[in-house]
Amino acid sequence: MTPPREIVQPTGDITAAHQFSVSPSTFQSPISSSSFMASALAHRSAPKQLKPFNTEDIKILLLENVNKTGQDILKAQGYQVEFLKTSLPEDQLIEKIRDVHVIGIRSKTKLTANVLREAKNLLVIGCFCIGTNQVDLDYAAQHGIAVFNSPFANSRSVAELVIAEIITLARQLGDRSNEMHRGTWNKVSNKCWEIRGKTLGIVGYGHIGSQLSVLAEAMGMTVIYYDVVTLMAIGTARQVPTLDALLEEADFVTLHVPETPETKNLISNAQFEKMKTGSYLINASRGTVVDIPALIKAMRSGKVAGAALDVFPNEPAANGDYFTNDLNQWGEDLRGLNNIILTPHIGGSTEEAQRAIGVEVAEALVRYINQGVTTGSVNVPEVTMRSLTLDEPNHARVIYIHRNVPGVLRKVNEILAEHNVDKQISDSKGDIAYLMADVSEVKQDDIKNIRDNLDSLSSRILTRILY
Ligand SMILES: NC(=O)c1ccc[n+]([C@@H]2O[C@H](COP(=O)([O-])OP(=O)(O)OC[C@H]3O[C@@H](n4cnc5c(N)ncnc54)[C@H](O)[C@@H]3O)[C@@H](O)[C@H]2O)c1
Ligand SMILES: O=C(O)CC[C@@H](O)C(=O)O
Repeated sequence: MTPPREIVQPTGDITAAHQFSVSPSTFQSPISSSSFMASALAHRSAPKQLKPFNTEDIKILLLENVNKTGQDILKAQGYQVEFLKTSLPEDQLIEKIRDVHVIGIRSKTKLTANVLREAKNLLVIGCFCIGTNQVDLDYAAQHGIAVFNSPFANSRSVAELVIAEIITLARQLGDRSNEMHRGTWNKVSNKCWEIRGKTLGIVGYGHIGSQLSVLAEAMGMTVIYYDVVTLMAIGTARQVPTLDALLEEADFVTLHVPETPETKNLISNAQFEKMKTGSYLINASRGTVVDIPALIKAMRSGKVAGAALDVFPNEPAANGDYFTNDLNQWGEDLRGLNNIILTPHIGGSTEEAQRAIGVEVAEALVRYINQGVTTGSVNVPEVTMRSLTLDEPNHARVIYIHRNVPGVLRKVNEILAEHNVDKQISDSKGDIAYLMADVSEVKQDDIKNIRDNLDSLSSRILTRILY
């Protein structure tokens, strides 16, 4: 069994907070501007901002150029925000993560068990993207670290990129453009096609796949899709029963599955064999989904007439001249192929998507830090509860993340029984459970006792008390 974590919070530790002589209602106030106080007085039942400690004690590390919208929301809370444009190699990441309560990343930063083991103060991870495969979600949950992402704010951007790529491949636009850049006029129509009437095969009919389905039909394409789940077809799209059935019928195959052990090399030699001669492959999902040496072989043989790759098994941590054989051993071979579009993982990289993701994830982080609400978390139970209000100055919110074993609720309620529990909610996900309870009329000493008693339970992973 994993030992419970001790969160070390500079002055934010509840024990330290307990030593403050201020009343909880003074201590919890996040914004001390007179306008805030005036409006709070005018609306006594406005939601109360809960804080476990002074906001400026919350340290946040944002990597990978997280959008300014997200930074601004976090800074407005008074948190200490450190911002870096790139991701960090493991040794530097470990050094930095030791100190922070929150980390914000995109797809490049690998938060493995090895890294998270050092993150003694970490409460929450924000993935400012869709994919969460870069985080060891299970390790995080087992240690009471919630993980949030943005499940669909960049879906439209990816779908639009794929539409552009379908036409670009069908018309060999990349090659023609490269030739013109080299001064060569090469006017050809051989093996250049309209996309109207062609069949698009979508593998993975989730947020992106289904959005793409709509756009492709509007362009006159026939859409078929394969998914491990039976899903409602949009428009006149048709679900096919197997991946092979899709590969045999599609003129364009596009991949929109997550990175999982099952999707590793989902498209390899056997699948290229099944594809129609002269068909096209697009991968804007994850680099591990396509066996690249097999793709190179299929393109050289003419089986595959073109490909667009936005994602790669190894991607550099920063922008620069890194797309070489040092990064991926087949890099040069790939670059030497005709009619192949290579892009640096920009499927979701539009102003619209990045701004929306910044807001969505930063707001989820603030809700979690300030109120303990886990709605939208991908690895811990989703729990929400009506906010405490300014009419309830001496209430405290108890959050107890624990192992989902028999008898815990009885023990927790024995501890809380001395107080009036206003409201309480509990839910579990696998072997992790999340309990939230609002207790009324508690004094600083009561808060310390509740925390000490909960901490002493063997089921405890993490206790937080917000007030
Ligand atoms: N290139 C980019 O910038 C970019 C941007 C966003 C997302 N992505 C990637 O795209 C992936 C898909 O995104 P989404 O939002 O559509 O995800 P989603 O979860 O909404 O949909 C994924 C679909 O794939 C299906 N699926 C899972 N395993 C499968 C398998 N083995 N075979 C067939 N179907 C399978 C699921 O049932 C689901 O319907 C993400 O996981 C992410 O890795 C890339
Ligand atoms: O912005 C990124 O780094 C990742 C984009 C995309 O792959 C996602 O998972 O949302």
